[in-house]
Amino acid sequence: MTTVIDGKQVAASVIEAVKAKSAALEAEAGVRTGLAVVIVGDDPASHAYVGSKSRMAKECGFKSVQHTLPEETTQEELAALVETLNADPSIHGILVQLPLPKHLKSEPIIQSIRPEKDVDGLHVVNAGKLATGDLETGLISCTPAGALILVRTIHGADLSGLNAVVVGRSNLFGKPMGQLLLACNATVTMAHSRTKDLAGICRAADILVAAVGRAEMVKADWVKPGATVIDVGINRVAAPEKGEGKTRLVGDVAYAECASVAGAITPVPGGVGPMTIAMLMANTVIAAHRAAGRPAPKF
Ligand SMILES: Nc1nc2c(c(=O)[nH]1)N[C@@H](CN(C=O)c1ccc(C(=O)N[C@@H](CCC(=O)O)C(=O)O)cc1)CN2
Repeated sequence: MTTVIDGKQVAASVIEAVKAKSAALEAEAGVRTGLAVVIVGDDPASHAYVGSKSRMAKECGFKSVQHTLPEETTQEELAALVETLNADPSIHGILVQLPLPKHLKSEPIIQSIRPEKDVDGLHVVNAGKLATGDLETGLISCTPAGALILVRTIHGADLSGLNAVVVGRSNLFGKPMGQLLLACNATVTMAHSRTKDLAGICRAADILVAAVGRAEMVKADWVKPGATVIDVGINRVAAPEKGEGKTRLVGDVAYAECASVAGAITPVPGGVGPMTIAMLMANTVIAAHRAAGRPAPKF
C-alpha cells in the first residue's frame, strides 16, 4: 500500500507548535513575534502566496505587516524598505516574495536582509551555515526544511544507508535540500536537466525529490519500487475536462502512475506546498526567540 504523505496535516501540526511557542514568548519575555512580507508588482500567484503568509502570521499571533509595492518600484526604493525593516526591532523576520519584476535584481536585495531576519534562509550567511553542516544557528530555506519534515514522517531522522536523489539545483530549493539530506546521513546525488540518464539515476533513489519545474516529468519507470517520492513542483496546466479555459495544479511527478510504484508519495496540491508557509512561521518564531536571547524552538 502506498502512503500518501499529507502535507496539510503535518503543516497544521507545525502551525500549532508555532502558535504555542509565540504565545509563550510573549507571555514570558514580553516579545511579540513580528513578520514583514514584501511584494512588488502584480503577479496573481505571488499575491495569493503573500496573502496566505500574512494571514497565517496573524493566526499565529504575530505582528504581521505586508508591504505591497507597485510594479514600477525602483531597486533603491526596495533596498530602502529592507533597511527600514532591518532597523525595526519589532520585526524579527523579513521576506521578499520571489520572483521580483524583471527590472529588479533579487540577489542584492536578499543579501541586504540581516541574516538573523532572513526567514527565507537565502542570505549567504544562512546558506553557508547549512552548507557547512551548522543546522543550529542559522535559518533554513522554508520549502526544503518542510520537505525534510515530510521525509522524516516516513524514514525518521537518520537516513543512513539510503540513496537520495534531488532533481533540480536552485538556491531556493535544490541545493539546500541536498545539504539537508546529507546532514541526515543520506547518500545524496544532485541531478538536473543536463544529467545523463536522468531516469536511471532517479531509479536508484530510495528518496526521490523532484524540483524541476516541468509538469509531470517524472514517470513511473523513473521510480524504484517502494521509494519515497517528494514532489516540489507546482505547475498549472489546462484542464479541458473541467470546462473550457479551466486549469488544474500538477507537480513535477506524474502522480497516478508513480503512486502505483512508490512506497510513499506527496500529492500536489496538499504535499510540500503547505509546508512552505508553515516553515516560514517556524523560522520567524525561531528568529524572535534568538532576538530575545532565548533558546530557539526546534521543529
Ligand atoms: N521569497 C520566496 N518566494 C517564493 C517562495 C519562497 O519560499 N520564498 N516559494 C514559492 C511560492 N510559495 C511561497 O512563496 C508557495 C508555493 C506554494 C504553496 C502552496 O501551499 N501550494 C499549495 C497549492 C496552492 C494553490 O492552490 O495554488 C499546495 O501545493 O498544496 C505555498 C507557498 C515561490 N516564491
